[in-house]
Amino acid sequence: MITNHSQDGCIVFRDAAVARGGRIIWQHGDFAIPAGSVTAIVGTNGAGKTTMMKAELGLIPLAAGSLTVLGKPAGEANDRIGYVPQSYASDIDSNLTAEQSVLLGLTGTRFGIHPVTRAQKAKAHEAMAFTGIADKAKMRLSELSGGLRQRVAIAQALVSDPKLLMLDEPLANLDLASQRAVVHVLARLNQELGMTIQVVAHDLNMLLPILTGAVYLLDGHPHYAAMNQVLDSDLLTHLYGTRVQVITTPQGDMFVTPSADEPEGVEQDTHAPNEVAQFHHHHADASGATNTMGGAR
Ligand SMILES: Nc1ncnc2c1ncn2[C@@H]1O[C@H](COP(=O)(O)OP(=O)(O)OP(=O)(O)O)[C@@H](O)[C@H]1O
Repeated sequence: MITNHSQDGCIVFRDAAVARGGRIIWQHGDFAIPAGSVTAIVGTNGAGKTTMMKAELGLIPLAAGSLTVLGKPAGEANDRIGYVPQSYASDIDSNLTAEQSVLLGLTGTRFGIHPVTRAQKAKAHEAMAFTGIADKAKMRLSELSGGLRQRVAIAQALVSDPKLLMLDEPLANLDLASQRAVVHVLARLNQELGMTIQVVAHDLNMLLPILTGAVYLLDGHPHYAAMNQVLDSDLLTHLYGTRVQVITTPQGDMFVTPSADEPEGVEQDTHAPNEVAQFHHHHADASGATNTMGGAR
């Protein structure tokens, strides 16, 4: 099934729209993201991916429709959501230690002296152990690599035991090994703790083994589809505005790559509106497609 219209989805959009600066960014969002899923939000620069997460957190009001998260109107269940904002990993000036930073996930960002309880400290160490940075607890963020700082950020988001974890570009600017480490942490959170995960991502490849679906922002409309329906060369080509191929290796691993046969510099997307309508139609018919993804699942 492409769209789960039941109310027990973890995140439920009903004809939702958002505007920024008086301009509609996306509209007619009507889908439900299932609990227990790992979902990517994909779309070109400025399509409104970060805006979508902020709307889910109730930080940006809807211009139309409704948005329910964990059974409540957006913004009302934030104490059960862990959020890792964009560019956290580049916050290299911070003098906070990793442990102090993770504790902020429990004590908040209020200034002043906060007595930290033994239980809170234990919780922070549990979260750091989960993301593999327990031995870095006393190091300052400024002394850690971008990959380790990203794992501090995830530990901070985890420390309050969220049901839903949202991460905005968690793999940006990380080297391959660090990307892999972050993906491994996300896989364990989903598989061992049953956490629902949502990730804004430009490059799907590292996440493919753990993704169960994607929200794709196409022509000002958000859609949700299971992963086997998203991994379609024509759809991705339209989505990214450049020709894209989906390659499946004999082992079943999938890769999304720029098409090899296209000369550089002329990779404009030229799909007409009627073709776009076809993608939507096509994907409504594709529910029987086989998911050939390999990897961690
Ligand atoms: N504070 C703001 N006021 C007005 N417009 C804004 C504001 N923030 C973002 N926008 C506009 O909203 C649109 C969506 O922005 P958003 O950051 O959600 O896109 P995105 O898909 O996350 O982009 P990127 O891939 O570049 O991070 C953009 O056109 C942007 O210019």
